[in-house]
Amino acid sequence: MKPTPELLSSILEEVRPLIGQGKVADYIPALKKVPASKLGIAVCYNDGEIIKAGDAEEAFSIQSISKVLSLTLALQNYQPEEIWHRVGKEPSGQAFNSMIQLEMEQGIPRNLFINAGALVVCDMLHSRLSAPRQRMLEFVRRLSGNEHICYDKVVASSEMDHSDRNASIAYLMRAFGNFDNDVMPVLANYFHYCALQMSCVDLAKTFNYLANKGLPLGAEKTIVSQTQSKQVNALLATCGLYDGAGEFAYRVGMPGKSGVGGGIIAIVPGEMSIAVWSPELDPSGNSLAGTAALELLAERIGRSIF
Ligand SMILES: NC(=O)CC[C@H](N)C(=O)O
Repeated sequence: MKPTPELLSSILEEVRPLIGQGKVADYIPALKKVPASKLGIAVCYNDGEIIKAGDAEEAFSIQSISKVLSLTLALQNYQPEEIWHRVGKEPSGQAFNSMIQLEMEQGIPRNLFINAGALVVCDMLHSRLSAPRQRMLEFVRRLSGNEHICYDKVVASSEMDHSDRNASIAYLMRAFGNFDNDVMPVLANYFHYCALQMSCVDLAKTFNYLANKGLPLGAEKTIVSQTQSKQVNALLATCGLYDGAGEFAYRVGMPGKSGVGGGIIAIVPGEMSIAVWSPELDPSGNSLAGTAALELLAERIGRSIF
């Protein structure tokens, strides 16, 4: 069954009472100012049809959802083996900003979607792209069809001011020989990527290539191969929700990626990309009401990759 705007609205109303049970991220001071009452959802079909409800057009900080975009840029600029000898493909079972495994596993992050893994990817982009920030901006503007997407400079500099943990992760990897560039400029790029301001509609459109074998909305050429698109979805399904990946697979049953801004993207391969937003997070750092909305949607439209 195809979701209607009425179905999406009724799902949002069903999950709205959950607001109050989670916690808006406050370790990035600029994020804690976002009203917890925001709630939005957008679905983008592979033919470009958009169905949306709630605050679906309001831009928010995409945070770790950007890790999928930086991976996609890396796949375009590196051979797969160059990436996979620096970062793993296994779920971490640890918090997204944990350092414990990194020390035990000689500076090789478990996967690309925890902070350590994304920092390695940003290090690689820094080595090979002349203007990594500008390239990312052009890339998301093209994928979303929205020329107005920008970095939120306040969020980026707020994170830079509170970057001790991410800087420590990067320096630890550098000590193990798994970080080539100076830490600070790479961190600054990473924080800018996290500070991209996008709406649910922008996100659903942007990530439609993962539902359509690597082909972005309205494009004639793929940006990753069909095989790579399948591989990214596999990594999202196993690692995209940090130590909540198993719970998300169980409840929602779709490849997904969350960010501490409260956004989650989810993919139904061959059919549609979905984005939800609700700023309060569960203890794993995933949107609490957003996950519940995706769970209800998956159930109502009868979709799951399992
Ligand atoms: N899970 C997230 O969204 C974390 C991203 C955040 N910018 C950080 O590095 O801590």
